[in-house]
Amino acid sequence: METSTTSNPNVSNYPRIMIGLSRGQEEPDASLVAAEARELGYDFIILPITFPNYRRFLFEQLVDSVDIKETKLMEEWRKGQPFCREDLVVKNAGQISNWINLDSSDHNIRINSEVILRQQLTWIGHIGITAALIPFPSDSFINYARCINSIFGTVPYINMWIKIPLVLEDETLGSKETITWERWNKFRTLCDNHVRLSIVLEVTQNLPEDNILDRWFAEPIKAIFLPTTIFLSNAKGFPVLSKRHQTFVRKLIKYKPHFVIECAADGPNHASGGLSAYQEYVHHLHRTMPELTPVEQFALGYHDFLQSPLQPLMDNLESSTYEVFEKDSTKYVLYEKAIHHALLDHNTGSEEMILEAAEKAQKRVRVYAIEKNPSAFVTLQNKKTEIWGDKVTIVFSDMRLWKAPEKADILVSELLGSFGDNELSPECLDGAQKFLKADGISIPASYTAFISPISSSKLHNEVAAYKDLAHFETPYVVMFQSACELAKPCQIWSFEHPNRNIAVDEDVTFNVRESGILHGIAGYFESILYKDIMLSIHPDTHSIDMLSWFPIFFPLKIPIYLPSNTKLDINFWRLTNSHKVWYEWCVDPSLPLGYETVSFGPSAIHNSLGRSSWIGL
Ligand SMILES: C[S@@+](CC[C@H](N)C(=O)[O-])C[C@H]1O[C@@H](n2cnc3c(N)ncnc32)[C@H](O)[C@@H]1O
Repeated sequence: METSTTSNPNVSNYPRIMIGLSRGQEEPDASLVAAEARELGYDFIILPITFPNYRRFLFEQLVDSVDIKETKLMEEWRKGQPFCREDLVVKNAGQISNWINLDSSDHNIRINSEVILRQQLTWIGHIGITAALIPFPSDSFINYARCINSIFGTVPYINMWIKIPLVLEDETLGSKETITWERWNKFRTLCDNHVRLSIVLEVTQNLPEDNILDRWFAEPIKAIFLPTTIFLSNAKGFPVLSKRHQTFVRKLIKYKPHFVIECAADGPNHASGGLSAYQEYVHHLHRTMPELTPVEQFALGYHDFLQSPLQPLMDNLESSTYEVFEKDSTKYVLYEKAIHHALLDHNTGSEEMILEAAEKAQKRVRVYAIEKNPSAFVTLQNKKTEIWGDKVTIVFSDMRLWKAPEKADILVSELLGSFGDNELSPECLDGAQKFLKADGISIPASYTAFISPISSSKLHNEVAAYKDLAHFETPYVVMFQSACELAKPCQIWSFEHPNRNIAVDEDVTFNVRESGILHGIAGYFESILYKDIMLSIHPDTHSIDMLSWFPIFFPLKIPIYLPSNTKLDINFWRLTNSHKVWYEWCVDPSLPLGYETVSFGPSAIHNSLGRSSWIGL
């Protein structure tokens, strides 16, 4: 089993949301505005760093010649020009002036803009504000990206939150719906996916299609801007959001961003409720979130948290891990149902679920419980003494080596991992098969692994933080949250028992409809326990309320940009030698060009020879 086997790192129900206020450029006194915002029920404010008059600096002729790279101005700046106190709105907090133009055709403006940007960000860094709001890139932004990238190197600790509208209302070229994501993607790529570069998403009046909206969930969103202009008025004149906006905002709440109400300097746009009505409405959406399902409740705090898959064969599990397993009644109910039906179907006869199923089926059974973990075997001894008595024979052995006194009609096992076979159920059951009768039944009867391409800059950054190759060639058990599936899962292989038939399709092709960044491969499984009794973590067929398994994630060392309509081949191999099993994987994207599809560069084959990750036999 593959789920949360460590103590929950960050448990909380839908956490309290922080709602801030942003009121444009003309702010006379930051502390007055802050006090007013607090009175209106807001948690924080966003203010420009400087007054509009500071813009004069943009047009100062400080450059002697456009050919001179090392300008006088830059020299001045390096000497450390302080701000004039009167220029600063925020003597203690901020937002970069949106009039700076780092890609202006005017060399002076470009240079001055860079100096202003550095000066503002240095100030923000100095006063300990950890994030600065930076403007959305215009259609040319290479120099802007260079400046931001270099500032990451010179202003330690500063985080940059780039403001991105969901839809560009006045765009004339290309698809309006995808252009802002494409621009963000290019910008962050130029900045080498810097971990201190995040997004402030501005919700617009028009919303893109759902699959385009979903793509944002794979991105590092820190805050959501809700301009007062996108609110409708209800019958009493109070601000409310349209149904589609409500659904999107509710979905966003699960990601715990800060919300910011963006209001024009001349006040609220709605007749009733004043400025506080907007934050009250967002709090209302938060309070009326649908109840968490048991799986969602269980998964709180584990979202996007990387865990190493269990190795129950090679390692001996701890008692706390078994306790986590036992919380999932759904799994045991499904197993009991499968055993019940198998007993009813079978002419003749391990643990509680078998006894209960046998009782229900009114069958006399002889049960052998086999366990190779010496400490878990003590628990079995306790159970035998206190509960089972003669009904169960307990055996301390590896099932692959046990010499059974008689052959069984039904062999029940639970050796499944998030990828189905990754806890070596096939190898163990292969070894145990010798003590199953020729017409015997195996529960589970089969299990199938599925994969899908996924985008998640968050998971990529988590893996990259380890700073070594091995971590990019290791699968992780993880409950996805900041992730977006780029195509629906497809099956790659199935194991059937007792005959151990294997159906393998190591090369699977996906059609990626919308452009996106491929960060890795998600893995799931479905298992047929007996006849129509199925156990699944596949997103489309997930067993209701089952907690035992989170998905598995196979990272890619280098993220790959996939344009829309990419044909993506994913190759997966399950390989083995005398002492271990391991997976290798690679991807090969291509685009249709005329009658052919032309590859634009495969990834490396990951985890060659199981050099970084493997499962011990
Ligand atoms: C995933 S746990 C399931 C435990 C329990 N059946 C349940 O569902 O809560 C798998 C158990 O099988 C044991 N196991 C794994 N491989 C085995 C083998 N080859 N022989 C005997 N026991 C094995 C492990 O020690 C572990 O206790």
